[in-house]
Amino acid sequence: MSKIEFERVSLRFPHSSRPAVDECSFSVESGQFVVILGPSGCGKTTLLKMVNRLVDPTQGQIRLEGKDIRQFPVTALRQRIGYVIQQSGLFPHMTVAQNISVVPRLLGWAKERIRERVDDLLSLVNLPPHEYRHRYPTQLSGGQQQRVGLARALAGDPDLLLMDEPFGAIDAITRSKLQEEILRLQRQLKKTILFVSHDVEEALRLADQILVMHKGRVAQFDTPFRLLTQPASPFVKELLGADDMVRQLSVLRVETAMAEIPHNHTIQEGAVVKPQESLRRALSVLLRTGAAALTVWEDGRAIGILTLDHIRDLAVLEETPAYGAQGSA
Ligand SMILES: Nc1ncnc2c1ncn2[C@@H]1O[C@H](COP(=O)(O)OP(=O)(O)OP(=O)(O)O)[C@@H](O)[C@H]1O
Repeated sequence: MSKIEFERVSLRFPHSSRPAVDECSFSVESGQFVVILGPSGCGKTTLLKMVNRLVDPTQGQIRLEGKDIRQFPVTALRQRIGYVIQQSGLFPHMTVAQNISVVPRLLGWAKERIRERVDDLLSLVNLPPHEYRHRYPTQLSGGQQQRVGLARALAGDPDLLLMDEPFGAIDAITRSKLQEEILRLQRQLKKTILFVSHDVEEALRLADQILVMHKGRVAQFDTPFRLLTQPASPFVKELLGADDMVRQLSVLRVETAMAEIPHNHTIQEGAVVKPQESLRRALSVLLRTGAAALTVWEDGRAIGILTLDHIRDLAVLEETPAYGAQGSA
């Protein structure tokens, strides 16, 4: 069953000439990392805020695990959903530990359990607990504040995380480190994540699926690879910068382009890549080893293969810019 379903959801703010979100329909499976991507003002934040009912649609229905979200008491709904925003939203008068324990305290956990949880979460986001638990938000860098914001969002162990440009105000180096970490956490914790971004590279790097929005509507909902190889419209193609192949190769992960292992596949020594490595690295391994196919290897077993043809699919687009209806709304 889908984790989250939007069915013809619209929202028109009072006195606006057009809806901020316009007939959006899509569904997100459990454990998926979905990036909502689009230019400023296209409705990304509004769409996200509808999930935890900070705003309500004027039309349509949103379901969580098959149930209309209006049927949940709002506080119960929000306790199931972690929320991370750009300026961390930490309470300035509370220590890091107190900030992280807001939800566990609301849930009535025992003190000892809360203390353990805080320390576990700080370790999870790579902040040594003994060093950070007693600090106040002003005593943290922007990147550290975002880590604490993430720890706080994870505190009640929600299945679903909403992240609104969480790394938007962070310098490029810290940002790419945080991106790596959120991917690691996603693999480890298997949360469903809806992540708003207007940064195409961030979206390509992080997403299992990207929901491209344009003027309140879903322009296309698809995997990064498919968006690049089969953009549904000139808008999508232009937004993704689908012409810049070198850039795409360096941000797309091997797992987004790999294929199933054929029966006759043999593993060639040295011709092995990990699913999270970039296609650019895979290309260099292909060229260096001269292998017909790379084996994609994870947790001690082969999970897929990658050939030059798979990578070449990206290049084909440059010659034949045909717009498919794939996944578009
Ligand atoms: N509370 C509100 N009242 C009236 N209009 C609003 C309100 N919030 C958002 N809007 C309008 O709805 C539209 C979508 O806004 P939203 O913040 O969802 O866009 P966004 O894609 O997240 O933009 P950005 O990337 O700039 O944050 C915009 O035209 C905005 O002006």
